[in-house]
Amino acid sequence: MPQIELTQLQYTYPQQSFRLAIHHQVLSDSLIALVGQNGAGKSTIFKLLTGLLTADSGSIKINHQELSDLTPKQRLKLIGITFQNPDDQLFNATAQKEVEWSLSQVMANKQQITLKAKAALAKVGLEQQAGENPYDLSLSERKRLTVATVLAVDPLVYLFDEPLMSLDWYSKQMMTKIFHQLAASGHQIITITHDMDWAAAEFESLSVMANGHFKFSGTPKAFFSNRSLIQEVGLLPPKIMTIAEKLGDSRPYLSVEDYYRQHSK
Ligand SMILES: Nc1ncnc2c1ncn2[C@@H]1O[C@H](COP(=O)(O)OP(=O)(O)OP(=O)(O)O)[C@@H](O)[C@H]1O
Repeated sequence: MPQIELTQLQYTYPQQSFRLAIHHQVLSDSLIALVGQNGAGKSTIFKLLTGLLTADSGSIKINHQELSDLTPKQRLKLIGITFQNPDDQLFNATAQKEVEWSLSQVMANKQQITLKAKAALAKVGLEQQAGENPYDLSLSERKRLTVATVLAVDPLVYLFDEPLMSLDWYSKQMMTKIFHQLAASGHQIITITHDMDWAAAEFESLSVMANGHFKFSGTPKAFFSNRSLIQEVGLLPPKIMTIAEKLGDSRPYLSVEDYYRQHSK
């Protein structure tokens, strides 16, 4: 399983008061939800991991390899990202070309690129839209297209920034299934999300950020059992916990299924 190690990592945006400061943090679970209030520093971590930003100081290692020592190609094979807004990353004339462009950054064989791009589009249910301009696709389809661009390259670590935002129910189910499949096949998936219901129900672990620091890393059960920490970092528990609490039951529940399981024993 991939392991990311952040040590004495510091970053400050020019002329901004926000400061990211991480003493030592290891991310080693396969399915991690990165959560925290707006401005906590989640996207900044992603930008540092992908090399879009360079840390002021400190180290980022994946599987004991210093990221800054890698070539851009090595880095792309190791770590892939989709942005919150698909329009920030799509620029090719067709969906097929968009995925092929990503592949061309890491491989040269044109025939293989075409085949891999087709397969990745099929994985996200866009095989029929391969010839369409990304801007003629719905927002939900454009989000899925960005996922196809990373699936095609198949890095060891996948970073998804708000992957469910603006997705319809069908696409949400599809994404969740894809994430579980990736995790089961030895990849690491780190997902920024504000959807606590989804984070609690579907993720192996939560990494919680506040004010540029990591405040918690562990299982959703452990985090949602800690009411004072939930309040301190300004997050809401899953809705099922709020309902249970209103009924006088303050135990942590991660999903409706979890509630049902515990009450049908
Ligand atoms: N390019 C930038 N220039 C200056 N300041 C920035 C820039 N990008 C982010 N910031 C600031 O850095 C802080 C952390 O931002 P970041 O985007 O990492 O937070 P986040 O946890 O991802 O928030 P959100 O959930 O809203 O996406 C915020 O105060 C933000 O305003």
